[in-house]
Amino acid sequence: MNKTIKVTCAIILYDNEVLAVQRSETMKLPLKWEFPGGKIEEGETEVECIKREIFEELNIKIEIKNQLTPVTHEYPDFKIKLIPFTAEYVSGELILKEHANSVLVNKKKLINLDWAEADLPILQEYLSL
Ligand SMILES: Nc1nc2c([nH]c(=O)n2[C@@H]2O[C@H](COP(=O)(O)OP(=O)(O)OP(=O)(O)O)[C@@H](O)[C@H]2O)c(=O)[nH]1
Repeated sequence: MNKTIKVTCAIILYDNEVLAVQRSETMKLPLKWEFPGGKIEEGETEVECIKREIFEELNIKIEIKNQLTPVTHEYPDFKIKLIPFTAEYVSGELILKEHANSVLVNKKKLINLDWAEADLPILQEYLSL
C-alpha cells in the first residue's frame, strides 16, 4: 500500500472570481482542472507549503483566509490527503510555470470544469459557504 501524499491547495479569490488551473499533458491527471498547490515538504507547515507552492507555480503572493475540510482520495495508482485553504490574491503578475492553462471563474460556474476527482468534495463545501 502506497503512502498517502499530503498536498495543500488554494481557492484564490481575485476580483470576486476564483482561480482554477489546468494540469499539463505531462503531469499526473493530465488536463484535469485543480486548485493550485502541491506536496508538503519536510519541516514545513501547511500554510508555509501553500504560500511557497503558489509563488513557485504562479509567481503570485496570496493571503490565507480559512482552512476547509481536508479530503482523502484514492486514485488508482496513488492516494492523497488534500488540504484546502481559501485565500486572496495580494500581489504579483500571474505566470504559469507548470500548468497548461488558467481561468478566473465566477463561483457558480466552477462546477462546469473537468476537475481532478479529489477536488469535488472541496468544491462542494466551498459552494455551500
Ligand atoms: N496541487 C494540487 N494537486 C492536486 C489537486 N487535486 C489532486 O488530486 N491533486 C494531486 O495531488 C498530487 C500532488 O500535487 P503536485 O502538484 O505537487 O504534484 P506534482 O506536480 O509533483 O505531480 P507529478 O507527480 O505529476 O510530478 C498530484 O498528483 C495531483 O494530481 C489539487 O487541487 N491541487
